[in-house]
Amino acid sequence: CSGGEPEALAFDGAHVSAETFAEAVATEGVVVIDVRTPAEFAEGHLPGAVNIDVSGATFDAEVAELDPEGEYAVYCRSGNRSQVAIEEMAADGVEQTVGLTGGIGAWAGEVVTD
Ligand SMILES: O=S(=O)([O-])[S-]
Repeated sequence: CSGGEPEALAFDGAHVSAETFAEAVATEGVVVIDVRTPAEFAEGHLPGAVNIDVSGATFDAEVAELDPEGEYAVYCRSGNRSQVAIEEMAADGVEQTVGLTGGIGAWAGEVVTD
C-alpha cells in the first residue's frame, strides 16, 4: 500500500487497478466481460464472466444485445484489448464500463475454468 487517496470506482470507461476492478466485479448487477478469445477464456477466467471476443466477427452484434443502461467490468490479458473493447462498446452506446489495468495478469482474485 502506497497510501494516498483510494481510487474511486466509476463506470466511466477508464481502466483501474485490480483492487478497484474487484470492487466493480462485486457490485450488484455488474456484468463481467472477458474480451479474450474462447481458447484463452477456457484456460481460466473471472468467476461469472461472459466471453465476448473483441477480435471475433460477432463482437459488435453481441454488444448490441447488451443493455445500454447496464454496468460492465471489462478485461483481457494485459489491458490492450479491453481498451479497444471499451472504445467499441462506447461507440455502440454501451458507456458504463470499467477496464482492468494489466488485465487478468494483474488479477489476484479467483480464476475459474468452468
Ligand atoms: O489482451 S492484451 O492486452 O494482451 S492484447
